Amino acid sequence: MTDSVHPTRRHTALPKARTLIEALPWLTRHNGKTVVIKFGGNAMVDQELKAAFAQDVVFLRQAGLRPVVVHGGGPQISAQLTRLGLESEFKAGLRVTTPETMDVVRMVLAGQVQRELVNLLNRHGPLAVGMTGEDAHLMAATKRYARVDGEVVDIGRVGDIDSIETGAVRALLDDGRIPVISSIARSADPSDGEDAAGEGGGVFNVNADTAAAALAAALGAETLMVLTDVEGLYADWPDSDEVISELTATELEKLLPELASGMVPKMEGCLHAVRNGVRTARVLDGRVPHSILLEIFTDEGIGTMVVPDKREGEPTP
Ligand SMILES: Nc1ncnc2c1ncn2[C@@H]1O[C@H](COP(=O)(O)OP(=O)(O)O)[C@@H](O)[C@H]1O
Ligand SMILES: CC(=O)N[C@@H](CCC(=O)OP(=O)(O)O)C(=O)O
Repeated sequence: MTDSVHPTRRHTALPKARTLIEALPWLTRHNGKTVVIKFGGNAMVDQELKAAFAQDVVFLRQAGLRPVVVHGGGPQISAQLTRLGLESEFKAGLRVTTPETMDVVRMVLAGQVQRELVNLLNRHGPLAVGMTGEDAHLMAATKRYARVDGEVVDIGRVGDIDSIETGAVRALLDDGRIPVISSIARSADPSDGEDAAGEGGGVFNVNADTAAAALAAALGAETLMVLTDVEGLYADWPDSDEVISELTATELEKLLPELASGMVPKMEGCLHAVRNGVRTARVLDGRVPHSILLEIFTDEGIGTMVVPDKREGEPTP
């Protein structure tokens, strides 16, 4: 029998097979690798995008990667403060956090935003487990001050990561779970919060970009992905929409003093990550559906990628 008598049947699903096969080199490269994904408050306000985000994260997990989600919730915290008749004040991009504000931050991040993400992920199976940096001593922080016009200002219970104990997160990953982490840390000072009032004491509000970057470094993650509401790092923001597609740690360090508030913790975080063992740190447009899959499984690199300074003879990540 020849092909001309019995031609191969036309399978309409063939393009799908091709698409899957195109992802094979990336699947091989990323198998077993840890990816820390920071999901930002501003990329988190659209229901469809949130559902697509959850699908992407579960896809990574089912494709053999070890995804960890660290989430923000700035807009959601501000909305709740407004409902309670409290003010939102930011200094150098950080929320001024009174003991009263701290209670709201904790309630919104751990009780609302984290719960919603966990439930979205768990539509796909018993995968996600929520925790805050307080759980199992995951994150300890010390008080952080802001610098405004060269002056050091007290912004209350805002913390900077002091140390990370990754044991609980690693155990969850080994068990095939997806940790979903709120950026609240316990105080590194054991006597903190033991005063008479104890209000807001014992815990710190940590910027979620800072927390994600510190965790990526502590886990020795392959990649840090920061999803936000712009295409990436603009070269000349707000005057131009030219996105910097790739830059080295040293190039980023030179740019940092020129950056405006929202981007500062993100790019500082990316720099910290690649200087501490993370292979690539990326800022992605969370408004693009499935931006995570596009970034990991295609060569259509979107957003901005920060890489460590190249050493002689080293291949590009
Ligand atoms: N150079 C820059 N490139 C891109 N965005 C910038 C830049 N400088 C400042 N921004 C601002 O940073 C914002 C992102 O930070 P933020 O609002 O804190 O995001 P998220 O809620 O996702 O954490 C952008 O929407 C933009 O307004
Ligand atoms: C100290 C500080 O500013 N903490 C942030 C924590 C949440 C966060 O970082 O959320 P986004 O990623 O959505 O901005 C805040 O209180 O808004």
